[in-house]
Amino acid sequence: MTTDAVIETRNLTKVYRDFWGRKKVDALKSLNLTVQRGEIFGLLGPNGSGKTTSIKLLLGLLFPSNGEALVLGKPASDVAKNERIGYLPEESYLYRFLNAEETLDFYGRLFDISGKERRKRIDSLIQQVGLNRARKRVLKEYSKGMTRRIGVAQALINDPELILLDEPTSGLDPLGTREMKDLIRSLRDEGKTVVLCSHLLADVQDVCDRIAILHQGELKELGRVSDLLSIQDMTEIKVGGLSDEAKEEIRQVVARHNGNLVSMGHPSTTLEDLFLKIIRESEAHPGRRYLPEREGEQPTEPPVSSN
Ligand SMILES: Nc1ncnc2c1ncn2[C@@H]1O[C@H](COP(=O)(O)OP(=O)(O)OP(=O)(O)O)[C@@H](O)[C@H]1O
Repeated sequence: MTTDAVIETRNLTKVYRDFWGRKKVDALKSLNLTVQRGEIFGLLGPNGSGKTTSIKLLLGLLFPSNGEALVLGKPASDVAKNERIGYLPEESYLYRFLNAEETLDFYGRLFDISGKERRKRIDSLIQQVGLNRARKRVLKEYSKGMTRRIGVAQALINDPELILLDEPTSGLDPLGTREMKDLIRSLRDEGKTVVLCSHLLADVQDVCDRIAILHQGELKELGRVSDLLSIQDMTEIKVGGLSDEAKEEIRQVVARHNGNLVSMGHPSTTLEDLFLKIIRESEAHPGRRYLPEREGEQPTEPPVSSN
């Protein structure tokens, strides 16, 4: 295992077989990849491409048909290493009649964390995942997004070095998604390693340092997000305050150098940023509203009542 590798797989392969030992599915074919300490690594791929199978192999919940995986310097089959790992499964199976505090206390006890330390961690995790107002409510009353949050808190109760998150943002609204992404980044800033699977590509793009793309059990792409997304033969220039004459001059310069002016206009923000801005403004100025006939203009303040 290389010095700072937290996960290293060599020809990791999984074939699911039926009761008679006949091959049913080649779920993972000779996967070779390394995840370094302190990075956020995204495992992407369409449904059935082998993401969950990979995670279960890393946790030692499945045995490989071939190849091997080292996790935190130990063979994946050594389940004792799982004490240093946090895992958020695609669907959390939590006790519906416990509240948030009781749930985290239950899992804290499983890890033999002392009472004092448990209380400290529970308090800080509940704050971190934004469940403070719902800490005494039983989980059966939780929305999908709230259930996801308590699932993440549960995955972090043992203060893990490596965190495996299967669809961490599914079911979260844009505010919750932003908070979850901030939380994932803060885990990396604390030196932890995060591996996440997600279908929500915008979230992955935002938060991951490197990604692997699987398809039908095969690794199809691997690299830094910034490298994979950069378009090498395009040049982007963003300039503020240009006059129409200056823009025209730029067009002429591009033409003189046989360049192909693909677009020149106003860059756009992301839908996520726009959405968050509107919600924050609405919280700051309750009552302001958008009038459809004034499309493109600023929202108006409500009329001031005279009585
Ligand atoms: N217990 C099992 N028995 C037989 N086949 C299985 C089993 N679990 C998964 N598979 C098959 O293995 C392949 C990979 O499944 P896996 O759950 O790893 O995919 P995934 O990428 O996580 O998909 P999704 O995005 O839908 O969660 C699929 O064809 C799936 O049907």
